[in-house]
Amino acid sequence: MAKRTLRIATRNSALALWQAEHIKAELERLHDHIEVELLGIKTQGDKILDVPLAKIGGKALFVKELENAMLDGRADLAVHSMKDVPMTFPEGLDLVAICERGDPTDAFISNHYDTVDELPEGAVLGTSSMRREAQMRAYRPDLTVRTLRGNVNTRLAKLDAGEYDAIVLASSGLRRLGFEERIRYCLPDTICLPAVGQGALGIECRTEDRELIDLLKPLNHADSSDRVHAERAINKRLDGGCQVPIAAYALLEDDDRLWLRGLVGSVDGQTIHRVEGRIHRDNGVQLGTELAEDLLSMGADRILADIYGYDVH
Ligand SMILES: NCc1[nH]cc(CCC(=O)O)c1CC(=O)O
Repeated sequence: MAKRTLRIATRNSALALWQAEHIKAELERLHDHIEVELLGIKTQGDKILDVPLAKIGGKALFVKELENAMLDGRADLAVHSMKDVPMTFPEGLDLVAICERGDPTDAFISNHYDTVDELPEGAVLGTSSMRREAQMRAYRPDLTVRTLRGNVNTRLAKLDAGEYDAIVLASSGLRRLGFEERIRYCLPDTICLPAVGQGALGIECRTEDRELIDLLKPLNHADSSDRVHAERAINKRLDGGCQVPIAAYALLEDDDRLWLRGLVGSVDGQTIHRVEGRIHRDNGVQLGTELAEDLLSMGADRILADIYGYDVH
């Protein structure tokens, strides 16, 4: 086969670069005839660091400029943290592989306390995620939650500067960047159910690029893909496009059964609507959609309408 150079569009954050380098190495290991280059792109989301994400248009801000680079041919593919991938794709682009999932949990990080339970009354917890805030406040209503933005390094530096007693970050991001030793413990999913797709990488490319789609096929991990697609069905039905207090987590069990749990919480932690169900792994998307309907009829519709400023039908 003719030698082909592939370009990965990537943000310039340490985590995005690690992820792009990881997929570059995988692709070059799998295919002798290809060479992979990275194209660094500064997105709107990287430029505006002082405002909570939800206020400036959510995670789509990080993805749009990468998508434009693929659409106009400057790049061939983009590597995403699945939890940042919007539910819909522009005409001409699609998600073509979900790679083997890493640690899906949220990590508790603190310089003084080993667990959430050890935090003193009224302790200050840093997170800008509505999903983490809702669940942590439901578990510990006395905590004070303060905004925490920036990339992983910045967030750890803010903890070290004494602005917070503890912070919560994705375990996988910390592991990828070599900060594993900062993790005091991984929060159990009974306290903090992960975000849709957390810990998994996904690859997006042009739908017309059949040759590339074939090259990417071996990177798709069937178990991870079935789990993440079921989780995404919940988010999709709930219109969870940008930052939302929605969690969904799927596990595979014996006999190809998929166990899916989901929740929607009010950011103050006063209300958490929880659902779960089991189905054959081939039908995870159907289950996700049904569980999302259940959430809406339990009252999640009101919580989401308050956040979105419109009703989910
Ligand atoms: N929200 C940003 C983001 N997007 C993906 C990860 C970590 C990697 C992953 O979840 O796959 C993080 C950092 C975090 O939430 O702490």
